[in-house]
Amino acid sequence: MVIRIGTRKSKLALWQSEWVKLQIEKKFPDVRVELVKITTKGDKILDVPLAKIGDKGLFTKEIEDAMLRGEVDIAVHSLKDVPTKLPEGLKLMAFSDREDPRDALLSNGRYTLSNLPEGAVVGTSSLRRRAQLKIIRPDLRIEDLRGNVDTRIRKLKEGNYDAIILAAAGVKRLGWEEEIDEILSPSVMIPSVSQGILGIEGREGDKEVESIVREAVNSTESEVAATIERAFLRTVEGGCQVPLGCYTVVNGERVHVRAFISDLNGEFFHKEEGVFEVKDLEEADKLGVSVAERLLSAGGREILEELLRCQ
Ligand SMILES: NCc1[nH]cc(CCC(=O)O)c1CC(=O)O
Repeated sequence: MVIRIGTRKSKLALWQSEWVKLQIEKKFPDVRVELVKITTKGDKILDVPLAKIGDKGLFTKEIEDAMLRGEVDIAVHSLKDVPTKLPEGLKLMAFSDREDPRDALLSNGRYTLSNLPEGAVVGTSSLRRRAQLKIIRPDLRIEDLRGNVDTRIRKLKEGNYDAIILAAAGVKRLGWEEEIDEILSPSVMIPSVSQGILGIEGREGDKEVESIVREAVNSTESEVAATIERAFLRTVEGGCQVPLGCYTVVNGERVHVRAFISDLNGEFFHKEEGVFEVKDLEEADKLGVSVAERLLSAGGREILEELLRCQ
């Protein structure tokens, strides 16, 4: 049997797909796994800030089309880039162990968040990172930073920024861990929905592939966390345009959830945090919805309306 993985050509995407290939081949020596490289729209538009594009599925659509046409069987995504609504006929089949879910500060060995000089320039295009940085350090100048992980680190080294913020997961996977100057605690910087988790997408009804993929890579803890966090995102449905984060630590049936919604400068910042019990995925989904609803009634709804007006 052959399983074909449709993958973007970026170093991170290839690393992630190779990793899944390895896990499958370790568990199922009779299965051959092939990588098929596909270019997505997100790989072509490199000069526009992501928050301005606002196109969900920017990095996934071409691969999903290939899956639906039967040219590839599965896709390995950074789950945080995967929209909450998948195309008809496709589903998430498995969720990998979570790599470090936190954000990291890189500054060429010079700074941490608290000792960056007054008015320092910090690179990030993420509204979530920007809003949370503004709360701790309102003086910082936040500037756009796009490109894949290697490009962003190169731009830091070229001296364009005093520091940049990246997901620790991508930095570690690509071997840049020594460049990290500070790992930001989730109590200071709530991570993105599903940050650090790989999601394996495939065709609905493709039962044999699904059972192989689940057996090879699925983590129950990641599945619970992703279900809560993605239910939160689906309920808020702010896309890339709204600063929000949701992060869950799973400990058996006890889950610790942190979530926020804010305006662009972090002036109106609404946060929820609590420990809950969830027994199954259905309860996990309900919890994500209820955390989102509480934030929306606590002021999140006004923020959404305000932000959507400015489009
Ligand atoms: N937004 C792009 C993106 N998508 C996935 C990762 C790597 C981390 C992960 O797997 O969650 C990154 C880089 C980053 O945000 O720094």
